[in-house]
Amino acid sequence: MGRDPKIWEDPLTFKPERFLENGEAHGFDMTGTREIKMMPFGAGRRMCPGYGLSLLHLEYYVANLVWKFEWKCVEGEEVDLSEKQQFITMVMKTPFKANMYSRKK
Ligand code: HEM
Repeated sequence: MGRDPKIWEDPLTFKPERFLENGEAHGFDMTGTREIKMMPFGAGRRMCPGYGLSLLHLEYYVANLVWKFEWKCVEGEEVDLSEKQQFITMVMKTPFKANMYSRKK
């Protein structure tokens, strides 16, 4: 469903801006109450009860990593977002290697 071009424009491209205001997925309902476009936490009565807590923590965690550190690709490496299947999960085909620099001067 998350990869269906009938549901998502250009589904395999990494476009987080689609969730911003004026993006195709702005205001999208993750709980599946109004619509189901992807369901990372399941949907319906058995949906993950930890989803609010998880989103809160993920936003806090990612925001702080970007706020506190400058991220640079290791020299000679490139960011490759392609994936491969490993057992039952999808992982990065080429693991992302980055150097983090504290923004504190
Ligand atoms: C990014 C983090 C998480 C993801 C992606 C996730 C995803 C899921 C999914 C897909 C299900 C199955 C829903 C279904 O059967 O329809 C589930 C169930 C469940 N999750 Fe999570 N979850 C996350 C974090 C958490 C956390 C932090 C907690 C607890 C604090 C939690 C507690 C549970 C429980 C208890 C169930 C079983 C619900 C039931 O069967 O009634 N999850 N989760």
